[in-house]
Amino acid sequence: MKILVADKVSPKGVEYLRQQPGLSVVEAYGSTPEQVLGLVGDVHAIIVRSETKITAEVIAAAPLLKVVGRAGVGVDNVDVEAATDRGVIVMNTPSGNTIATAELTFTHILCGARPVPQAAASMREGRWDRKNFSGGELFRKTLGVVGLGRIGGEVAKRAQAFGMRVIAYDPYLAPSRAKAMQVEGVSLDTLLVQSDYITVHMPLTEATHHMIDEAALAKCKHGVRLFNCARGGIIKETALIAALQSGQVAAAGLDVYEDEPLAADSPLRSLPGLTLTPHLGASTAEAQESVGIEVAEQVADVLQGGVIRNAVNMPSLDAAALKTLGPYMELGQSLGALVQQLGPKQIDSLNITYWGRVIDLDANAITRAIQRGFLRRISGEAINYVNAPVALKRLGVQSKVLKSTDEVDYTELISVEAVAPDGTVAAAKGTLVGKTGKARVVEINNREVEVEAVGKLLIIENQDQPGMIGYVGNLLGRDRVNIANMSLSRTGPGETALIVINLDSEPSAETRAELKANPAIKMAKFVQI
Ligand SMILES: NC(=O)C1=CN([C@@H]2O[C@H](COP(=O)(O)OP(=O)(O)OC[C@H]3O[C@@H](n4cnc5c(N)ncnc54)[C@H](O)[C@@H]3O)[C@@H](O)[C@H]2O)C=CC1
Ligand SMILES: O=C(O)CCC(=O)C(=O)O
Repeated sequence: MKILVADKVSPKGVEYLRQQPGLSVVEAYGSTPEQVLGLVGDVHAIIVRSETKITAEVIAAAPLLKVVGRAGVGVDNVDVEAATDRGVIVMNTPSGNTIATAELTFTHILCGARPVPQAAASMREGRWDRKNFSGGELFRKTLGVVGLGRIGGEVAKRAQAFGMRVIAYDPYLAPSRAKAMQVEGVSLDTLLVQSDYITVHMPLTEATHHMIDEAALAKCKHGVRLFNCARGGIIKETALIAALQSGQVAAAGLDVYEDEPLAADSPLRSLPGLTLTPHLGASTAEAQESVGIEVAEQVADVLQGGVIRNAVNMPSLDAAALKTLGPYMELGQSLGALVQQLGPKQIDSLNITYWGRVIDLDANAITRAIQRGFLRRISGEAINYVNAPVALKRLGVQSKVLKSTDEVDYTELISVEAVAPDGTVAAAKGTLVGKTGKARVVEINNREVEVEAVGKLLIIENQDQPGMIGYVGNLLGRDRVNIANMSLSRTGPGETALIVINLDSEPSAETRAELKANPAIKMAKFVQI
């Protein structure tokens, strides 16, 4: 399998890939978008840093592509939606450059307090100016951290070491985590009003775009100092320029920009209180080695064994998770395939319920396996754990997932129901039994059964009358189809009964037609799960 390394990553990472049996590497740095399109036709993986754009067009031009690995955090240069649609995993290396970026942020904060870059530039010009470059102290000042994640958290620690009071705004952070970091969680408005220094550390999203704009800056203390080493566009550049010119912002530091690379004639370049770096957050030898090796290992793991770590468009499945979740995912896939073949073609919702031990597991991965099983016969092999949820949504099928604590007869149970617009339901329940965790279907359409949740099944609903089992057995025997296991279920004498048979091979079309033509048989379905 071929891996295109499109941006320069650590040579150690590339070397790791070269040493893996069955993998070959093409290094092509600084390629134009047209050249990238020409290179991806036969690749199974692409590794990028932040320069190369993996657009929908690139993904469409790469029919074998399984995974895009980003040596870094932000995946803004990858069209994740297009990748997800195609079932391509997008993974990043979320922690390898945390310290490097936190340290660069702190360098900016220090340069905001003491104008070191400006003083250094004046020395180069041959001056000895001790009047114009005095600054302030960080000690006892308040630092407002917006986004208290990995990098924000490390910046907070460093600020505390400098004797700063640290407050933070992060709507998704559990209050206990802020408390553990001895950081005061506050509202955005409080942070803006109380901070002497503000630093932002979130991804660029609809909610964070221009979060720090004219209105936000007007709420700040006069002479506030502002820093962005996260993503351009979180701080509105035109608002920052105006605030630096008016003195509302005394100093600022930027590593990232609304448009990168920053235009040579950008007005940002000529503001005296502003220190600029060209997106250098992750540019340390240590961080690059770390993310380069991590991304290489992660991509090789996907190509070689299906182990998925740090995927941004599906749950991570490392070897330990796969060991635990694998049997449930297989059971889920079988149940999904079973209700799809059992039920009406058109459905408007796929309802999944989990009971017992399974509730404590990563149900997201099991849900995707059920959805994949359901879609496989409809959409073929192109459906995988990555694109199953979007493919289902595209069909107009709602996915409902419930975790129930109600008592059931099994220590763990998964139920899948396909509900048609007219209310018709096809339903199956399954569990794992015994020490080895064998997958069993234990209910079909509300009838208790017990059959292996794998292979070929014949499901017959018939009048509960003498001779039916013999009739079915004879018919299959005549067709040379061996019965591996059989389960019977009935609601009561004289009503309908359900016969579910594990078969070793597929019955012929004639046998199936004969079964369907029998007036005592209401339904006869052969399903492959
Ligand atoms: N300058 C550079 O070279 C680098 C930049 N980065 C960027 O730094 C940013 C942070 O990275 P990490 O700390 O690793 O990410 P993270 O995912 O650990 O932390 C992000 C935090 O932002 C919070 N958040 C999300 N939306 C928010 C909102 N609307 N308001 C406030 N908080 C919000 C999240 O709850 C989370 O705690 C990312 O944008 C990443 O791309 C990362 C590495 C290098
Ligand atoms: O690879 C780089 O230098 C950019 C790092 C970055 O911005 C990120 O990891 O989000």
